[in-house]
Amino acid sequence: MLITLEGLDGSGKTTVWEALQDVYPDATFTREPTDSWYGEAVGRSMGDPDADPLAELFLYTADHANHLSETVRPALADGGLVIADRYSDSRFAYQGATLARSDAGIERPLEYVRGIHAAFSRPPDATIYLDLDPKTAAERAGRTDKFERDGYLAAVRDNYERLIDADPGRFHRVDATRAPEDVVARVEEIVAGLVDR
Ligand SMILES: Nc1ncnc2c1ncn2[C@@H]1O[C@H](COP(=O)(O)OP(=O)(O)O)[C@@H](O)[C@H]1O
Ligand SMILES: Cc1cn([C@H]2C[C@H](O)[C@@H](COP(=O)(O)OP(=O)(O)O)O2)c(=O)[nH]c1=O
Repeated sequence: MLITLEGLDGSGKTTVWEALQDVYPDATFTREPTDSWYGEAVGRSMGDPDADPLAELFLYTADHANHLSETVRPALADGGLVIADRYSDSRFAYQGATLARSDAGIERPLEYVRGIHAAFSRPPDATIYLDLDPKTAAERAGRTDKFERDGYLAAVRDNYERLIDADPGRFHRVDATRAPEDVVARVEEIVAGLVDR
């Protein structure tokens, strides 16, 4: 079973992902961007303010393809539980928002990015969405370029909402404004329910 954690920067995904490792020591814990050289290429692009948005999408997508073949598919083939801190929905939400603001000329960016994945990706069985307002998210993530960042994260959040509307059965929304121990407890409850199913 493939369970993914999604949400804005600073929504608490890594906190939850680390807590789950104590509960499911035999599961495969993984994340995107990965620590492969593809992930490093993504990191270089993220650090470049002039990075081409379409090129960046394909770097993230290359990292995803390698993540699938190297980590996710083998673990699933062994019947394992895979828990990923970010996965394809991050691309749909973030690059959907980035492309919408760019002059790449792509009319329906979110749908475009989904379409690229449809041919080869492996959709999650369930996705836990840590729901947080953009302002708190930016503060928690320690973003200094707050005004600009807030606007961007608001667009990303809108995209997550569209993804949830399109596939409500897959998403489990968790209120990420609550205290960390409450968020972790709620996520553990959801994962236990999914694994027992
Ligand atoms: N529920 C929470 N309430 C308040 N602060 C939190 C909560 N969850 C995480 N944090 C803090 O917010 C920051 C970002 O958390 P992190 O788990 O790294 O989020 P993400 O992986 O989604 O970016 C960290 O400093 C973390 O300690
Ligand atoms: C996986 C992925 C991440 N991102 C972005 C989200 C984050 O701003 C950044 C790094 O992700 P991450 O290291 O998970 O950051 P955080 O823990 O703060 O959420 O990369 C994309 O834009 N597209 C993607 O496909």
